[in-house]
Amino acid sequence: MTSRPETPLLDKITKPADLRKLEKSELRQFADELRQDMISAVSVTGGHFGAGLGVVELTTALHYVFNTPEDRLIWDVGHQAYPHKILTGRREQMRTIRQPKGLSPFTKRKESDFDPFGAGHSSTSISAAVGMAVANKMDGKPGKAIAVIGDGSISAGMAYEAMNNAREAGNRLVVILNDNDMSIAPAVGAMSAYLARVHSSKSFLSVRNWMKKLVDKLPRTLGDYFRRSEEYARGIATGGTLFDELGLYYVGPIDGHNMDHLIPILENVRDAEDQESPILVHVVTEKGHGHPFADPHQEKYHAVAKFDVVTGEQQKSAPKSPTYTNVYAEALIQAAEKDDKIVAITAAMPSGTGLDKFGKAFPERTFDVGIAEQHAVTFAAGLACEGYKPFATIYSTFLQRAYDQVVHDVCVQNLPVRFAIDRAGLVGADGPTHAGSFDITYLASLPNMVVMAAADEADLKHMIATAAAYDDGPIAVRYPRGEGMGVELPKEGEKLEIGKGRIMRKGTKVALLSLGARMAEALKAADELESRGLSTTVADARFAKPLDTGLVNDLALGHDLVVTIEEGSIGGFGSHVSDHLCETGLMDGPLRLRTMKLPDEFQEHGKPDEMYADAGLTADGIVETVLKALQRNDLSPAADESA
Ligand SMILES: Cc1ncc(C[n+]2csc(CCOP(=O)(O)OP(=O)(O)O)c2C)c(N)n1
Ligand SMILES: CC(=O)[C@@H](O)[C@H](O)COP(=O)(O)O
Ligand SMILES: [Mg+2]
Repeated sequence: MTSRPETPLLDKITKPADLRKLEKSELRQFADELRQDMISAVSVTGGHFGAGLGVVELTTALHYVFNTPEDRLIWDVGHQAYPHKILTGRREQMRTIRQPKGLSPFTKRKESDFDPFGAGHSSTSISAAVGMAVANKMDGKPGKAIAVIGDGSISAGMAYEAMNNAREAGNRLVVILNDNDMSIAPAVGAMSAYLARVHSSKSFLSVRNWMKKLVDKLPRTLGDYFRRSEEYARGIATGGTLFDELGLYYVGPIDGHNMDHLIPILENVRDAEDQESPILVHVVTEKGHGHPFADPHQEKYHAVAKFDVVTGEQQKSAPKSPTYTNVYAEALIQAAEKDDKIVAITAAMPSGTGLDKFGKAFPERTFDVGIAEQHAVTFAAGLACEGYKPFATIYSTFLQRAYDQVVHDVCVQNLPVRFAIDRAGLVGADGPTHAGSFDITYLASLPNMVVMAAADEADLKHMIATAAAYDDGPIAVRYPRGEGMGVELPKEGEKLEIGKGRIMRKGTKVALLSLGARMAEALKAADELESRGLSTTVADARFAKPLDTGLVNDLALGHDLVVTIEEGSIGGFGSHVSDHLCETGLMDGPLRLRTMKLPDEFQEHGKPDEMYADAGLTADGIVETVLKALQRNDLSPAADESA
């Protein structure tokens, strides 16, 4: 007779309180089940993969040892929080992650009490944890704040600003440094090298070693007692680290996949009441751990498409046209072949920005500065001071972090830094933290700045050629995530006249003035409007700044209605056009103006097409706006031309 298989432990655990009832000896099995569950969920949805697999044991141990959610557990970035979500009551919803109306790709306060701080951008966890720990201290509450930050994310300046201030939090603050020797790409820079040295110069900390280190901190009499013990005699010497110098009590390195080490050491950290300073626990893990196909050293497992759990094969649909990112890389390589002053900078996103390709062509002229957008921009400014032509290639959303550097270091000094802004507009599954909604608004408001937006991939090539040739000050070109429109690409980009748009088709009644990649929708809308008897001009502004005032005036004078269209927030291109028309008095007459833009709210993650439809930024939405503005809802596609 065969015995019935036992119910998996995971099925009995719906929250961390259930987990804490398990025997320590059961935690290994639990972690294995948790890993399998995460793999199964991501195989259905796709999403961030390697980082979550690497912290399965750590997630289990942290929730087992600490009293979450009263103890605040903060995951930096939040892309590794999939096992945390499964363990904190969201297991049933895991197959909705990153899907419209589904679970968020990152941690989110609204989603769970176990997510005390929302994220998506990196390197915020220690600051938030210091804030929470200090609040607890001031309120006399016992709770701890635990920040889990990766070796990549700890390279950002913000993490050091937080550590510099961490003593305020005392022992209520615990920092877990999750060191897997990878960012999205292989980790770079001196901090990464330092961590590797710490890791290789010390053997993994066992409970016995930990005891020795703790004993050194104890009052003399108590310490002497322990020092005589055999445990102490067998312990290894642990030296000071950079973190000790910064005032965090360093513990580690610890094998982050060994539950027998993790649990007792974290228990000691939790109970180290004599320890007055914050504690930093250095945990060494492997990205993609425990999955047969997720090679920890290959960044392609950072995030994956849906895949077959048996073969590991990912379901990627064949691209119809080249991505904007690839067109950018190709255009920049072409420009750099002719101009040896062109250099390129990425902040930890070489493959995402296409600079991995540029790096292959020009290794000496490519700089990955790590997650350090602020430094990337001022570094570019320094290069520009010395006659180089830096392309600071940064996603729209991450450039937000370097705004003061853009203003103070670049624009005020009018330095010719080129900003290649990838992922401009909505990005879809990564949601509001990653949407590139604001760059037109925040860049076009700056004196000296030139802001271009590509309507399609061919125009992107022209804009890169334009940026390469432009040496009079800062210049930015924005382009969306994903594939281009499928238009024919010129062999080489041509330099555009700064501040000049173009007419795509000519009409007399309605003018659609598009900036950027909604052009295809504007053209479709024009067809539809023509079929309803409304003669429609479509213009491509190309530049948000300087505004092509000649073009705007012509459109205003020659049409009843001007509609601006952009993939950006309020305060952007439409506001500049509106300002101009008001200031010149062109709005004082019968002209009507409508500005189509993203809604003034953070749109939840979803599919970009649906999100643009929700925002009204589709052909249908444009037609609707026009008919409403002209109060001509009576016009049907077959209506009279003379209307
Ligand atoms: C400010 C900012 N810049 C860039 C990114 C893109 N990004 C997301 S995860 C990641 C790598 C983080 O590496 P690490 O902290 O070591 O975590 P791991 O993925 O290795 O677990 C990067 C660069 C980001 N989220 N935020
Ligand atoms: C978590 C994070 O910030 C990145 O992993 C991001 O999700 C990458 O986005 P792309 O897929 O658009 O490169
Ligand atoms: Mg890492």
